[in-house]
Amino acid sequence: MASFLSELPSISTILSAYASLSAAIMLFRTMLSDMVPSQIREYIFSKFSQSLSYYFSPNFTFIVDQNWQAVSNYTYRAVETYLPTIIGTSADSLLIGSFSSLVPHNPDLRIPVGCKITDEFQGMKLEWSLHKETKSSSSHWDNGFWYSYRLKCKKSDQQKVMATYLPHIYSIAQTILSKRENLHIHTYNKGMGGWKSAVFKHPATFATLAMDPESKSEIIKDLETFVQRKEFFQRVGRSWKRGYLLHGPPGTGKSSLVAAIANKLRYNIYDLQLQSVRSDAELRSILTSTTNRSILLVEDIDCSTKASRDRTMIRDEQEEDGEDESDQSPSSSDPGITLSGLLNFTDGLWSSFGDERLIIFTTNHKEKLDAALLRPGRIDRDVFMGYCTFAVFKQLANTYLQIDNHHLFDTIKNLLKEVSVTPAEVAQQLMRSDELQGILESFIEFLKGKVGNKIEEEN
Ligand SMILES: Nc1ncnc2c1ncn2[C@@H]1O[C@H](COP(=O)(O)OP(=O)(O)OP(=O)(O)O)[C@@H](O)[C@H]1O
Repeated sequence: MASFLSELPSISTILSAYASLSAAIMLFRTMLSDMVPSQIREYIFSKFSQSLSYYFSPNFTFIVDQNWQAVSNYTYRAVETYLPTIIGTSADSLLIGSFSSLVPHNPDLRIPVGCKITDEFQGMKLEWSLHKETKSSSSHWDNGFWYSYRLKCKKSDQQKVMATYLPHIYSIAQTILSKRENLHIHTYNKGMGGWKSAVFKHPATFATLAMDPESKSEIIKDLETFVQRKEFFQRVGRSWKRGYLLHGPPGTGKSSLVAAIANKLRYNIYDLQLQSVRSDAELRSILTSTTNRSILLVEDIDCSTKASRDRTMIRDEQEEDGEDESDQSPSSSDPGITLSGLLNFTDGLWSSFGDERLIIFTTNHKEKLDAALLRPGRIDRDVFMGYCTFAVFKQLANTYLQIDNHHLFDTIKNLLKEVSVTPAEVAQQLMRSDELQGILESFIEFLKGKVGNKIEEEN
């Protein structure tokens, strides 16, 4: 015992060691303050405290930002869709809203910023919250802020959340989104800060759309094959998208076909007026802010921009107008999108992100489009919507008058062979009254009037 006590350092030795250590720490702190800039010091301290909190905090946080690498984040969308399904008693406030005036119906639910929602899954306790983050510098098409969801779980559950909870959220969100009640149509408006959305409630379906029966069933088959071919597109190394060109005279049903496709696939529509886009860079930003399972619609592509139009035609027009062909500068009437910008947008690198996307161009003048735009791979399906044939008339008669046959049909069939009448004109005639015989007779008069006009024009 005595020998053990004799081996212990004396009080004076301990005090002098403490004094030396304190002096060394003081010296180190002074050197750190004098020699290391404050930003680096703060960085070191923050890293140090992060490491400490990692080892001592029992929780782990997943952050789900609105965008992922500049593209709309599908995980964010899945969480946004999933959370309203688990709102029970855990929330103390909720956002509710509605697009419809019909009663009764269920309002849409969202969680407000700051609200906490708890969830339980396979024995794990999970806590969600929504945050609004602000950007130091905002670009021209965003609002200077974005949202993120945070998921707090136990650190020991981190792997299990990734392996089982997140797939569970994706699967529930996918089921909800695929039979989503309200479709939306988004219109790009630069002045209003980007895409603006409204509920899309167009009644057109493939049942009400009158067109050549063979083309109609080919389109339906094409769409059904497209949505089922995720693995195929991955295997062959192509992006999961499809390009359609709908062309034909005004009033032949191009917009109605777009609506029928959206209603069938339950895809939202992004309606893009190329005239409002001023540069290729802006086009790229617009494109990357759209979501999967959607239709990007570019109507009247021949009028939208010179970039889409046949270069030989532009040259001829410029020669007639006395313009210099080399002058490709954007003007107030023609935006600054180039043909290569447009092609990149249809099948180049910009188009290769995202899944399940249709790009639909419509035009009344296919002959005005540049051949490069029409090449296979860019346009996968070319759909001509023509004037009303007898087969198309019969479908319209079925929809509007609920008849399959009538003794006046033969007269109508012969007249339709002689004149060009659009399905829109026919639909208008068939809506005029409820009296069947009268409607068909006045429709025949209408067609005869067109035949008379045609003969007059020819003479
Ligand atoms: N093929 C059709 N089947 C059923 N209804 C049609 C068809 N074509 C036109 N209609 C009717 O005419 C209206 C106008 O047609 P729609 O806007 O689809 O034609 P469009 O070809 O897109 O015309 P535009 O080139 O002027 O945009 C539709 O709302 C619909 O009621």
